[in-house]
Parts: sequence; structure tokens; C-alpha cells
Amino acid sequence: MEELLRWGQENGIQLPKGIEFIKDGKKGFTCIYSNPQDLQTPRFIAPLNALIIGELAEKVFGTKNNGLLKFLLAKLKYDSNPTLIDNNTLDLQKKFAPYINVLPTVPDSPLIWNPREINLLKNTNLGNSIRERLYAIFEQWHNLIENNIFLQSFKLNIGNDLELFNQWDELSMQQIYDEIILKTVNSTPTHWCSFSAYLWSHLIFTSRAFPEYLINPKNCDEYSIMLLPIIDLLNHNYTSRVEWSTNNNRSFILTLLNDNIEQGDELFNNYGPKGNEELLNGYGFVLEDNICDSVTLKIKLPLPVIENILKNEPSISLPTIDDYTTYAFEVDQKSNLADDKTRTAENYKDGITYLLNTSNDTSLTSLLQVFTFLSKHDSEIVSFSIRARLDGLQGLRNALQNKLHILKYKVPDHEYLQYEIDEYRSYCSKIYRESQIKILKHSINVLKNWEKQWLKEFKPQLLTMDKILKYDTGFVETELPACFADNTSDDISFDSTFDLFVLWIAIKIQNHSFIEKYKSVQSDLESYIARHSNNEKKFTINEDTVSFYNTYFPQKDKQNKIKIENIHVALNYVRDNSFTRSSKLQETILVTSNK
Ligand SMILES: C[S@@+](CC[C@H](N)C(=O)[O-])C[C@H]1O[C@@H](n2cnc3c(N)ncnc32)[C@H](O)[C@@H]1O
Repeated sequence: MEELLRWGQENGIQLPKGIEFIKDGKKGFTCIYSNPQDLQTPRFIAPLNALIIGELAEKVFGTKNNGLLKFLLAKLKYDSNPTLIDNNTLDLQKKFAPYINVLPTVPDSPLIWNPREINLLKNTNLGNSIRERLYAIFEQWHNLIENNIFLQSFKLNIGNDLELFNQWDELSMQQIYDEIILKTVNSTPTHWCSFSAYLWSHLIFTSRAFPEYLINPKNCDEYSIMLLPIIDLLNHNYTSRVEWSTNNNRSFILTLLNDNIEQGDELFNNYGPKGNEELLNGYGFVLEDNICDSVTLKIKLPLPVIENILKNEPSISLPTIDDYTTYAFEVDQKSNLADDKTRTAENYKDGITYLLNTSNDTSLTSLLQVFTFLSKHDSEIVSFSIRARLDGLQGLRNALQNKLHILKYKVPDHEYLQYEIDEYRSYCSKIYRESQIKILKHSINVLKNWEKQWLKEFKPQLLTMDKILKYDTGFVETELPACFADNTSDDISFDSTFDLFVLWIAIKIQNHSFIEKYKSVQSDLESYIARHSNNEKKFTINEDTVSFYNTYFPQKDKQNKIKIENIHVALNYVRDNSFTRSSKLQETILVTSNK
């Protein structure tokens, strides 16, 4: 560390007076405010010349991008040859050695956990996506090699990795770990161009890179990253007030704005309002009671459905992962990404992303709008009918309930026993999972409350089978039994309240027997029939109807029964005008437009 600080001084890095860096177990280095007199507004300044930035990669590889910058870092760490630039006047290897030497040998992330540890994350978003994300990095590595002449010249040195890349689909997680990841974990890559070296570099960048546009707002890609030696030693605290800025010389400046810093306190950067999923994945740690925590829900819809929403329901918010700024600062320059109005369905080919949290219900509201949209029947004229809203809420609630159920499943630890479980990783998985469960439970409770309010608000338009059985005594005592009078078996059982509703409507049509209390249903039904009178398809008996009919009226006792035409109309009407509360024993509720 002394060597690095000396190096920093020689390279123009300015640090606040009165701080020191101390090694602290799991956190790595911590920056401690050890001398109160000297410290006013702590400011860290790193000049352009001390940064590891795309321009250096361009000098080495001919072009610049984040991937090549990662290759450069891997070269600085694992190549024993010099990396000469500027007409061979500068050796980057030598220049950055004090910094490279202090970088963690294994930046933690579930991407490099052993298979038994990965099992701890089973059924979580992180656990479910590890293989896929590893492949994405491997593919990035492969594409860079294939497309860069300088890197191509090393292909013979990395033949084994190229072969593993081609065999990826056949590799088990255990093989991936033993044959690929372990080399990163043990710092034993066979070559600086190898995937294991690249993976190390990738993890270094994910856990400590800054966006380049902070110092280069006009001249870099939105996602370009850079390394800020020494400044990147500050740990994260989401309450830390920080300002990230630059000056005319493109130096990076970090100012800590917190009041009341006392002797012995740790000085923190703020990596942004990141949830535990992002922290664990990118930085290898979690925070208990993290108020920034969220559950990511990614919804993939067919592109025509997205097109339909964009065209016809512009009020429905369709965020992508890019909409969630997770940096601690606001930038003047707006994202180059298409904003809501100019987005096309293509922008959503990887899914719509919603982040649920416990502090506000914005995402839940937007999600509910999508589920309501998906619940809309063709026959409904308005998009957000009461039925579609209640049905959408059921759908969303079921989806969250399923996710919760899966997350709560206790994963047995009986596989991969040859690997050890690291205690801290076990702790991180536990905190991450528990927090996901807590957020999901919160969201489900919010939905339950909304449902309760709506059921109350829309009560005059909602009809349950319990009510019918209570008030329509003629139906219960005479009409329904008459239908099944010839039935040879003792008991008739109805598969669901949905079926019973269909039979009720069909019987009422056939017998013209709507009781006074349910005249509103009759007139709703009549207007439904009138509305669809031109729709031949709707009134042509189909397989569904025949199957329903045969279920309740088997071949032999059909003479005196309900006409299949009436069953058909009733089936259509109930289907188009009801929703089913799966939370309450599959209870179907009929929604009429008349009060
Ligand atoms: C940008 S680096 C900070 C410097 C780091 N302490 C080091 O020695 O290299 C980010 C890493 O620091 C650790 N870290 C940062 N903030 C932390 C926190 N609040 N709790 C635990 N670990 C933290 C994690 O290992 C993370 O990947």
C-alpha cells in the first residue's frame, strides 16, 4: 500500500490529508479518517495520466472498447513482457505495477463460486442466471479475440479455452468450475489472453470501474468505463453524500460532502442505490436492511404484444434495465437510449424490467397495468375494465406468489459435497434471499389491499355464486336438480364455480327465469348478445362447448336437458365477464356492467 500511495503522489493523485488505508478482512482495504485536524471537505483528485482508460487500450490494440480495456488489464497483470506504447517510450506494465499489485487477486462474485455455493442461490434471479452470464462474458472474450488482429496472434496460446468455448453447451457446472473458473480463483491463468485472465479483469472492472463520461462527456460511449487507482479503494455506503466531477484537465474529482466525520470513521464512496442482487453480483457483498434493495422482475412478451402496447396504451410504463440509474450521482447529459416515446418493440427483446421494492409502489402499479392489459378480452371495449383490472391483479398476484413459493423452498445441500462452502458467501446468499422474500411479501400484501379496496368499490357490479345460491332459491331447489333428474349416479359435482355460473346463466336463458334481484344480469346478458350478434364465430358451437356439455350431460340422459345453444351463449358470456380468484379456492366472480 505504501508503494501505491507513493506511486499516486508521483503521478499527481491528490488525497485528503489525515486519511490512511487499513486492511480489513472481507472488505479489503478501508479508508480511515485518522487525523481530524487536517480534514475539511475530503477531496480525492486523480489526473488523466493516472487512470486506466480506453485511450490506453486503443494504443495497445488499435481500437478501444470496454472489452479491450479488460484485455489490457489482464495483460498488465499476467503478461511478463512489457506493454509498450508511445513509440516504445512508455511501458504500461511498469507504470501501473504498484496499482496492479494491490488489486484483489480474486474479486468475489457468484460467477466464481463453486457449484455447491451456487446451489445456495438456487431459485433466485442470481442463481438462475449464473451460467448464462458466464457464457455472455466468455462470448465477449471470444468475439474480441476473433475480431482483433493483435489478440488473434495469441490464438495458439489459448487453444484449450477456445475449445471449451465451443463445447460450452455440453459442459456441466462442475466442469465449468473445475476447468475454467478455478484458474481465475487460483490466479493461475495459462496466458494473459486466456479466458481465466479475462474473467479476473472483468470482475475487477465490475467491482471498481467508474463511467468514463465523467471526465470525457463528449467523447466516449455511454457505457465506457475506466479505473481510478487509489480512489477505487473507497468502500460503499449508500448514505454517503458524494460529488463526482471533473476539471478542464480531465482530472477526476471525488468530494465527500458528509458532515460530522469523526476520527476513526471510515470514508465511503457511494456506488449508487444498489440492491443486494447487484451488490452481490458485481461486488461480492450484501447489506443487511438495505433500503435500496429490490426484486427484479423481467417480463418477456411477444413483440407484437409490445407493439400493441406502445401503439395503443402509451400510458403503460415499459422500463428496461437502462431506466434504472444506479449511480449515486445525476448526470447532465441524458442517456442516448431511446426514451419512452421513441422506443420500438425491438428495445424490449430482452424483456421489460420492473424493480419491486418496499419504499414505493410505482413498479407494482406499472406491472399491474401490463397484467391488466394482458387480461383484456377482445370483446371488451375499454382497456381497463373492472373485470380486466381484477383479473390482472389476480394474474400478478399469482405470479408473485409463485416466485415467493419457489424462493422459500429450502434447497438441500446434498450435491457437490467435495467443495467447501465459504461462510461469508453462505451469509450473503441468506441475506440476499431473505430480503427478496421480504420484498415479495410486501408487494403481495400491497396487492391484497388493492384487491380488497376494489372488491369493496365495485361491489354493486360483482356477483358471487354464494349470493346466487342464497337468493335464487328456484334455481337451487328446482331448476338445477331438474336438469340432473335422470342422472344415474347419486352425486353431481361441479368442477368450479365457473361451471356453476355457466349452468345458472344457461338455465335462466332457457327458462326465462331471471329473478327480480338479477334482472341487471339479464339485461347485461341481453346487451352482450346484441353486441355480438354479428359475430358468427362467437355463436358457432365449438369444441369447448361440446366438451362442457358432455361433462354435465352425458350421452344417455340428454332429452330433457339444457339446449347446447344456451350452454354455448352462457359459456361465452361467463368467460368474457368474469374473473377467477385463485387466492380464494378458485372462486369465479361475475362482473356485470350494470349496477
Ligand atoms: C471498489 S472496491 C473497494 C476497495 C476494496 N476494499 C479493496 O480493497 O480493493 C469494491 C470492493 O470492496 C468491498 N466493499 C466495498 N464496500 C463494501 C461494504 N460496504 N461491505 C463489504 N464490502 C465492501 C467489496 O469487496 C467490493 O467488491
